[in-house]
Amino acid sequence: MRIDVVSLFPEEVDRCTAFGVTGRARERGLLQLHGWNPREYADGNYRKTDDRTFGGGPGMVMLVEPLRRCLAAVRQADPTPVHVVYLSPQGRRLEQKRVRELAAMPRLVLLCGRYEGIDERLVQAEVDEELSIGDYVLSGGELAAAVVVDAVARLQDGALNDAGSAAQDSFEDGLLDCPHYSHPVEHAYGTVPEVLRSGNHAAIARWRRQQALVRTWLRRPDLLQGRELSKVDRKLLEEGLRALEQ
Ligand SMILES: NC(=O)c1ccc(NCc2ccccc2N2CCOCC2)nc1
Repeated sequence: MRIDVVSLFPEEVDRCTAFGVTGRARERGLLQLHGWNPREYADGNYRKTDDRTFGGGPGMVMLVEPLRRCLAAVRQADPTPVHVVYLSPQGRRLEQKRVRELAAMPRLVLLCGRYEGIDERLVQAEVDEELSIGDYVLSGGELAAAVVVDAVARLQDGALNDAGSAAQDSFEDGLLDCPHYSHPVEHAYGTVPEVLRSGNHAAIARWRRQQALVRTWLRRPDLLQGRELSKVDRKLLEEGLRALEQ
């Protein structure tokens, strides 16, 4: 998968994805990341990329023309058709389902706004999809772009080792993940639950599913809205909630 990032600070996204799973995906050629700076396509010796907003009011707006030229160069760099995503607080909320769809695309262009954002004419003419990573405001779209790069990189075939992909699946079915434990068994902070050391894989799977259901019910009931739980899951959840009351 190829991702082109258009940003006044392209190195910010590069640095956020240089380590761990994303770094390994890049080393393995599962993901190619290219940074582009619209300032290189701006006019004049100040290479202006922004200007005052029409209608008055505070803040500056990123100009159409440097971005148009930059995006033309991005398209020209590779024959693969692009899907242009603009990261902004006005975008549709990014969820794992959309991450999976983006991860399946051959090529993405991530457009990062700074100042008060980008001239709407560029957005209307060039952007395929406006996405928000959450209802909060960042000083620029770069960190949002890095989130998208991370989320799609780990879904590339070969990016995760087996355990990782297993963990991935458990979250995938729309529930929160269960708690995890490692050594030592006994610690001042508590003891590892007996069932996880029993070697009884059916009981372990049951316990993990029950924990995931109870956690989702208590922390993110919205994830269970409009979802028919199977009889087994309903029983597990009820039993798990009762156990909490004791
Ligand atoms: N939730 C998100 O995905 C998200 C994404 C970007 C972002 N900021 C860059 C930005 C991009 C587009 C428009 C405005 C802005 N902003 C620039 C700074 O001022 C506020 C508005 N913030 C949050």
